[in-house]
Amino acid sequence: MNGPVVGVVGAGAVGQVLAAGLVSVALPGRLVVVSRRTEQTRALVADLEDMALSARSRTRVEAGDVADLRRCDAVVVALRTDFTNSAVQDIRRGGATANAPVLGALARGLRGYEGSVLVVTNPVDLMARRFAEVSGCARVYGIGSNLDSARYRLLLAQYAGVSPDRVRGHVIGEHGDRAVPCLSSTTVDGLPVEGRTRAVVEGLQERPALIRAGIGRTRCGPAGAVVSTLRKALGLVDGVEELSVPYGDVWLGIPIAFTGGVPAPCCPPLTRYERLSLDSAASSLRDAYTYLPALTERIPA
Ligand SMILES: NC(=O)c1ccc[n+]([C@@H]2O[C@H](COP(=O)([O-])OP(=O)(O)OC[C@H]3O[C@@H](n4cnc5c(N)ncnc54)[C@H](O)[C@@H]3O)[C@@H](O)[C@H]2O)c1
Repeated sequence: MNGPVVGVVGAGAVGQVLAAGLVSVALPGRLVVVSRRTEQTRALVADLEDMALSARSRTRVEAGDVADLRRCDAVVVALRTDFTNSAVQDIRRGGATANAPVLGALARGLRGYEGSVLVVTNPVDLMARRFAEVSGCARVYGIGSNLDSARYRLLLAQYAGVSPDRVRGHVIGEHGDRAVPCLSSTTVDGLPVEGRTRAVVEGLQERPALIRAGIGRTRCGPAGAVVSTLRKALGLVDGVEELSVPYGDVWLGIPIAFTGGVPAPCCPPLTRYERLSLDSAASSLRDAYTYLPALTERIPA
């Protein structure tokens, strides 16, 4: 079977839309679905097989386990343990305590894995770092700032009444309350947009809540951000994605330029205010990481 082998861990809202997206664009030759509940995994595989046939996708879909992930070129981690998120601020950090032990166990199971790992599980800047530290994998990327950046460019384009292709700009920092829009380097048709962006930044902050209020969970946007990153991490296309990677002693989102699958950071010049905002995000994430449960903590059944 031609094409890369991609594993998706987690068959919930994000995992389902992502898997359907991958089959529909036939990105992987083989798609391995791994989740906690066997009946959910089997059901999703059957549904995707139906889709693959109808859509004439060449992607072969199968259920697997953690051992099967080792044969994948890339693995996407979109698991979420059962917990009630009662956070009203820093909502994405609400799952840190619940998700860290399960993510840590998966990382232990994938120690020494040489493919790319795309972590979607929130809080993504903490979970990507935890996954990388436990697994020792060299190619771990947290998804989130690229979704923020896509939303930012889309809202700016709508505001300016132009196609999103004509907007350049990044959102970096935390995928969460301490996201940093790089206003000073943002352009529409090559011209700066400073001073016209307040409504856009507010719209960016409100967008996840708007989606959750209508359909419960965000799912399509993150799935798109994963597909776009997979193409680059697998070396199928070159380009830039804002991803959570090491930044000093923490992990947070910065632009990464992929050339032939090889990543290189490419942060734009920052104003003093943007630099301070990024440092403040780093400081908050550094603190939050110290509160993650220890690796020895028991995994909830
Ligand atoms: N980074 C982003 O941009 C972004 C965007 C949206 C959602 N998310 C995050 O992605 C994660 C998944 O979200 P969702 O809405 O799909 O959740 P969900 O609850 O709908 O699905 C989670 C899935 O994970 C599975 N799971 C739980 N424990 C597992 C384990 N040990 N091994 C394998 N599978 C396991 C569950 O059975 C379920 O299928 C959440 O942490 C969410 O906050 C991140």
